[in-house]
Amino acid sequence: MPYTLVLLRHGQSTWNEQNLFTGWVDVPVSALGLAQARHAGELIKRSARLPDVVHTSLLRRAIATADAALDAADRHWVPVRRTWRLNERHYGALQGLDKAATAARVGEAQVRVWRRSYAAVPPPLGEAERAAQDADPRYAGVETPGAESLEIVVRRMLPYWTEGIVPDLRAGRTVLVAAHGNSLRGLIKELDGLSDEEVVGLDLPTGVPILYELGEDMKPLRKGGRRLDETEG
Ligand SMILES: O=C(O)[C@@H](CO)OP(=O)(O)O
Repeated sequence: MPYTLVLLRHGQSTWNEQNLFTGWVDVPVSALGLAQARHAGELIKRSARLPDVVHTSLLRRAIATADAALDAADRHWVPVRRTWRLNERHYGALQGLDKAATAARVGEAQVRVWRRSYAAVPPPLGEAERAAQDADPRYAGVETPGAESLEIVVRRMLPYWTEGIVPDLRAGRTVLVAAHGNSLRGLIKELDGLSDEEVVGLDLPTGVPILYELGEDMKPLRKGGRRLDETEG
């Protein structure tokens, strides 16, 4: 029997809607995002891959998405684990800036590198914002980043994959991971064995569950998994 993993990028957030760099800023889902999350839950229910446990980041757009999706799937009662290690990639000083205005200022190519390359680290957060982030009780005891490349995200996420998520999978649980565009790109890069160049072209839609069946080696039986909205008209 393969192990079952469902990956879910949060539903559209208010800052996705406004086209702002978001990262660790804790913005809510939009009305559309909430509807996407509920629909994701219906797709999960229809697929009969009902989660036994959910893992989320510490950001409300992932938490609200998981809650709404699980509610729609009648799995609102399953155990929950949350970790900063599933947080979105930290966008540093870009957080809060308009993506189109930034591209007009520094060029499309630079923005593309910041957004999608594996190794580029955006300019870091200023000192005041860094201090505010470190004072946030949810990050007590965490050495928080001032900006992250996707490579750094993979490095901080993998220990949680191995020690937090894989044991649930090995115990035979269907696992839902509700997280973010870039943190999930990092996880998919590892699962699918994508090269640093291949991950540049990977973009995840908001609020669409992706089903992965994994073998004993915790590698996908089918590269890329399967989007649960694939069979919809
Ligand atoms: O702003 C962000 O944090 C992310 C996800 O919404 O954006 P991008 O897709 O540009 O990496």
